[in-house]
Amino acid sequence: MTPAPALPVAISCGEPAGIGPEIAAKAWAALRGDVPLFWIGEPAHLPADLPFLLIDTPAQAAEALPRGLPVLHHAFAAPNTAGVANPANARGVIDVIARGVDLVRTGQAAALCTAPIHKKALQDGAGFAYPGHTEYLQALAGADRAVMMLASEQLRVVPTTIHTALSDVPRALTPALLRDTIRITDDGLRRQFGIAQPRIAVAGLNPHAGEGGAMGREEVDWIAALVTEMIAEGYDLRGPLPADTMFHASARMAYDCAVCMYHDQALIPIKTLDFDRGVNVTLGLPFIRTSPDHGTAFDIAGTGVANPSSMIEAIRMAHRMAQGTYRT
Ligand SMILES: NC(=O)C1=CN([C@@H]2O[C@H](COP(=O)(O)OP(=O)(O)OC[C@H]3O[C@@H](n4cnc5c(N)ncnc54)[C@H](O)[C@@H]3O)[C@@H](O)[C@H]2O)C=CC1
Ligand SMILES: NCC(=O)COP(=O)(O)O
Repeated sequence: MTPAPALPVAISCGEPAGIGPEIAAKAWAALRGDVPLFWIGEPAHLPADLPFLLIDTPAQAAEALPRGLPVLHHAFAAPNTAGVANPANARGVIDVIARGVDLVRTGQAAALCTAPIHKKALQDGAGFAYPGHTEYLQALAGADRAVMMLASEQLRVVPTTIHTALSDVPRALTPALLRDTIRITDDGLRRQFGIAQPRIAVAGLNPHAGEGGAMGREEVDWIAALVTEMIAEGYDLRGPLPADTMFHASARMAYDCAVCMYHDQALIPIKTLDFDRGVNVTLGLPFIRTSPDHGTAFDIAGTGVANPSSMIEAIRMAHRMAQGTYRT
């Protein structure tokens, strides 16, 4: 019997004034022989020389794929200018993400890969109440907690607080939040990354992980105790570790993922090591979602120079996770 064709990966268009349409077009050219996919958005936003085919349903994507980017049309309210977000298009950007989620949850697509959004443009243009996809997808899924992971061949990182202003981090960082983050990370490493016994490093919050209380008290007051408690429950943890010395090459050999305390503590090391190939994957959702690690890059939008590697990795990872064949 011929096996059923793999479901396609849905790609949300992201901010049309950014590089999202261009990297989706380049990803199609690179992946059309390997990965079933389709794009949701307004075809007028795609590069002018790109062959595309309008489809009515994701089931038509496989047939269209060799000839052009399969496009599920989503109408946008206003014209698009590269590099300048149009507030009138913010609603369309948000609705495309929700449409992609719906297609995955109704079994029409295998996974969602999101092109970058401009958070401020969505806030200003449509009162978007979420600081990023992660929090929006958590709400759409009705999940208790979604966790952001950035993954590359060299490193995986998770920020415990995500899009939180630095001055709010100490208040937002609680034992319950860190416990949940470690639990969801451990589960995601097992189920989505195929790691049987995940080793997780937990970063400290303060310089030198607090230096025994001399440079901050969170580590001695509760982070170390939580790590010890969770080790006793069977988690393979180490920490709290000083963040400045846990990312060099030999230190990285000791763990499968670093759980960090805030956004930049986690994202600076991975974007420095692997900006072109890092993938953002959301853990804790009832469906698969990946994204490139970079943003909308307004400064180069419309120039044709955007590097599609991170987008390609993100689509490939989503496809392999959906097939159950993603192994690190
Ligand atoms: N998943 C998402 O939706 C993400 C959205 N963002 C959003 O993107 C917007 C812009 O953020 P920035 O901090 O400026 O970061 P950015 O990643 O958009 O740009 C930073 C620098 O990297 C360059 N760059 C980024 N991607 C590139 C690519 N594929 N090829 C070549 N050069 C590339 C840009 O030209 C720029 O010089 C913000 O609104 C931010 O919140 C940022 C990260 C992820
Ligand atoms: N810096 C990563 C980032 O902002 C991506 O956030 P999200 O939109 O994936 O939640």
